[in-house]
Amino acid sequence: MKLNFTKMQGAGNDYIYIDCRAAGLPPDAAAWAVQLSRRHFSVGADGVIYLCPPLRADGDAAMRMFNADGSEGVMCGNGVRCAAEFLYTHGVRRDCIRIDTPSAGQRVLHRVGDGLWQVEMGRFTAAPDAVGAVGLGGGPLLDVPLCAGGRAWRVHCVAVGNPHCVLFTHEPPPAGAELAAWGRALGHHPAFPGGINVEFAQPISPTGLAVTVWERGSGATLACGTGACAVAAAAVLTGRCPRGAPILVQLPGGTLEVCVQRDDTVLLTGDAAATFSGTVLIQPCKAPRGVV
Ligand SMILES: N[C@H](CCC[C@H](N)C(=O)O)C(=O)O
Repeated sequence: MKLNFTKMQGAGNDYIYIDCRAAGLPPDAAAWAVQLSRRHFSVGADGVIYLCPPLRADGDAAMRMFNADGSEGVMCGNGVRCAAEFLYTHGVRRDCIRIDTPSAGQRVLHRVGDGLWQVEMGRFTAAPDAVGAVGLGGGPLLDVPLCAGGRAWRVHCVAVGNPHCVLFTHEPPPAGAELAAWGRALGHHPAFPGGINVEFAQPISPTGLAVTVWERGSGATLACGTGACAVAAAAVLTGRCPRGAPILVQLPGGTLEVCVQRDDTVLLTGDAAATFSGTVLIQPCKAPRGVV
């Protein structure tokens, strides 16, 4: 069968967007994500985002995001901005757009420039499945000692919808094979039975961080919106960056602005752009993809 899609990116985090506002989520949503995300063999992307009918009376649409391996993410900071940009150009031409998610609630987005969106990402919390570590007052788990990939680390576990494991480095954050190896070792660590997204962050100024990302379900990506929020929250909680001021998170695919507010809610601002649209043939699913 043939499927219409739009490819979009936010800070280089690229997803395939499928408009299911009329028909609802297709039953093969996860299998399609595996097939369509495969670079060189199909459209290629970090995952697929389905735009579904809203879940709340005041919602403009709902969003379901699937990683490249078919696992479903709770939230997507870059994807939700692209979803708003998609809706803005497909029938919801308003500067304030509300997008529902099944388990992270409703996100409110404001159009603050041409292709530029600010999202209210909600409150950060403790990453839910860091086993054996105790959060401060139920909040994020800071300075957790962890051995992975033959090295001892101190990690900060913060959830912004999705769980993140943040590591601060003095050197430029790892890239290439090093990022893949350490990301995989930490992301699949037994302390995180549900898997975790991994961010390496180097403070480069009082309000600037250079960050690389390894995402559960997709591997190394050029950016991660919830990851940028988690890094900023960890930086504020450990005294590396100020609260209530814009923090610039420089990722391989672009820069995101994050503000950690007094009440622990986080604002995320960044680009969102369509790169191409097309029609793709869905093949009957055969070969499963390897674990990333
Ligand atoms: N890239 C996304 C997050 C994907 C989340 C996913 N990798 C997971 O937690 O399963 C972002 O911009 O927030």
